[in-house]
Amino acid sequence: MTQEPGTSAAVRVRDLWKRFGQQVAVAGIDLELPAGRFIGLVGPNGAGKTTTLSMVTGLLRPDRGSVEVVGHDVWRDPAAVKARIGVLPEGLRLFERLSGRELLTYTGRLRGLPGAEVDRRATQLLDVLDLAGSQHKLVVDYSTGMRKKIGLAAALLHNPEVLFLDEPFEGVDPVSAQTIRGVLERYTATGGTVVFSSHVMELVESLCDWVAVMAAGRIRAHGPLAEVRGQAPTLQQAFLELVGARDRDAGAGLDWLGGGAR
Ligand SMILES: Nc1ncnc2c1ncn2[C@@H]1O[C@H](COP(=O)(O)OP(=O)(O)OP(=O)(O)O)[C@@H](O)[C@H]1O
Repeated sequence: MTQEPGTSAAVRVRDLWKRFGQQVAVAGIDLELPAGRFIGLVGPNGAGKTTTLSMVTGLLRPDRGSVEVVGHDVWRDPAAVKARIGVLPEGLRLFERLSGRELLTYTGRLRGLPGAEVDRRATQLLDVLDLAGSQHKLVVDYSTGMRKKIGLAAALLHNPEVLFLDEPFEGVDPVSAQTIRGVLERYTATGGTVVFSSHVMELVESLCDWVAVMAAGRIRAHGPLAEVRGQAPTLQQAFLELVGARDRDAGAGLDWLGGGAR
């Protein structure tokens, strides 16, 4: 993990499609995500972010198209890809009856790491993520923020080359968000690539140096943050212009709504 940021692709997606019945969730995506960057995949609810990330990480088979992660085809060589990536999926399912520490031990052994190394890494991750005090608590008793943090620890344990995070800050309080952010910044500073999805533009703008904007199953813009933002004052403004929603009046039609008359 020593290459210069942006010199090679961490992810290459070509002509990716996914349909659920009549609903086209992903409508022909071509995308190259540079290595060593903090990358945000942004878009409104239903844009196709989760479906795209699921296909990129080998969790959902595309109808058409190909995905390469660090040079390996996700669907032809899934084991090579899964060894090199960490994933924090949406609706994270964890082994609820294990403690946080046991979950990391189990994950580390599944990843083929020696026991002593798993212990060493788990202790450090629990400490940095502020989970040391709850490491012997069962995961079922963890809060939303704690679940995200233990999920992140499990995704990082084998030191992946690329980390995929679906809405990692959703439902997380500001203190835990800051902790997660610190760990991710450290990971990218040492050459790791983070790809995370979010519909919170301010968050993406403050964290990412590279963004892909998605709407209605398509990529509307992608590139370095400053390039995608262009002349707009914020990414939010640029995004609204890109998806053509800037002049929509959200209150129109709600003539009965107001705190006064019933
Ligand atoms: N398993 C499924 N079955 C049917 N439709 C689905 C399924 N998964 C996703 N969809 C549909 O595909 C579209 C894209 O959904 P997706 O979850 O990928 O969007 P998203 O950008 O992640 O949205 P959000 O920000 O709300 O999580 C939506 O219209 C959704 O209803």
